[in-house]
Amino acid sequence: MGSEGSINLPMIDFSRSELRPGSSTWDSVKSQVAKAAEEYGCFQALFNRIPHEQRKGMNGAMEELLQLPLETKQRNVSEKPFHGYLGSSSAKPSIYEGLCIIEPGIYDNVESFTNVLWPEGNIKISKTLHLFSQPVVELDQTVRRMIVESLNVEKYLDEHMNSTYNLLRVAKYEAPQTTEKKTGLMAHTDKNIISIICQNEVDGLEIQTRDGDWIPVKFSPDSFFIIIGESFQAWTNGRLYSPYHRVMMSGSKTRYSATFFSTPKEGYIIKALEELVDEEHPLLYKPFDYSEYLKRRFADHGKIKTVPALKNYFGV
Ligand SMILES: O=C(O)CCC(=O)C(=O)O
Ligand SMILES: [Fe+2]
Repeated sequence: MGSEGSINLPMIDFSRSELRPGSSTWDSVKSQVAKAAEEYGCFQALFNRIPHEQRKGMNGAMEELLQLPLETKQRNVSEKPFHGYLGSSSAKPSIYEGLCIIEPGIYDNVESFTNVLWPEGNIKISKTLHLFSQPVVELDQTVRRMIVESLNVEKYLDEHMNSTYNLLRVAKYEAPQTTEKKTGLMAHTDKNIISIICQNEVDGLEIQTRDGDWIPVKFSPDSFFIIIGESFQAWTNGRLYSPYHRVMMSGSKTRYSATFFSTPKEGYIIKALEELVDEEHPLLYKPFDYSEYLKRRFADHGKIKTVPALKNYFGV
C-alpha cells in the first residue's frame, strides 16, 4: 500500500457548451470517462450548469431537512431497504443520518416527500430539491451513455436507460469536534449503477484505489463526484471498477451531502452483456435480481464490519 493522498483522482470537465453526442468535445470527454471508470471507478466532474445561488439553496435545504426532530425524519419510511430514513434511533444515536427521496426529478414525488415531513407543505424545499435534481439526472444520463458508447454496446442503450430510476439521499455527518478522524460512513461499495455526490464546503469522502490506498476527495464549488456501482460493474462484466469508499470526519464543521443514485428498477435482472464475456474476460457474476441483492445486503447490514460486496453473493 502506498501513502495516503499521493494520487490525484481524475477530474473531467463537463462544462463545455458543445458537449453533444457525436461532437469532438463529446468524444474527448467520453474517452476520459471510460478511462477513469475502468481505472478508478470514479472521477470528479466539473459541471457548471447549476448556478452558485442554487447550490447554496440546496445546502440550506439539506440543513433544514436534517435538522428536523428525529421523530419527524423517521416518518419518511419506505418498504424498500435503504429508501427511507437512515441513521439514528433514540437507543443508538449516530453521527450519520440520511433521508431518501425517490425520483426527485418528478415534482409530485418531491412534494409527497416534503408533505410527510411538513403536513402543511413546504413549497420552497420542494422546489429547491426538484430544480437541483434535474441537471444532475441529465449528468447521470450523459455519463452512462458515454460508457455504453465506449464499450461499443449502444444497441443496449435504451434498455439500459429505461431499466433504472433515480434515488436522492441527503445526508448529514455531525462534526466530531476532534482533529482525529472519525468514521462517518464505513467503507462500502455502492450497489447501484452510478452515484453522483455533491456536498457543502466540508470534505470527508475517501476513495480506495485498486492498490488499496485511500484518497481523500477535494471537492470544488462546481464539482460532483461520480462513483461506479456494482450493478454497472456486473452488467459490463468487470470492465468498470466499483471502488470501496467511506466518509471520514474531523474538525468542528458538519458535512451535508446529496447523492443521486441511478438504481435498477424493482425485479430487474442484471446480467452481463454477452458481447463483454469472452476468454479474456470470463463471466464474473451470475445474473441476479437487484431487489433480491438489496434485501440480502440490508439483512446483513450492521452484523458484519465490512459489508460483503456482490462477489460474495453472486460471484461465479
Ligand atoms: O456522503 C458521501 O459523500 C458519500 C455517501 C455514500 O457513499 C453513500 O451514501 O453511498
Ligand atoms: Fe456510497
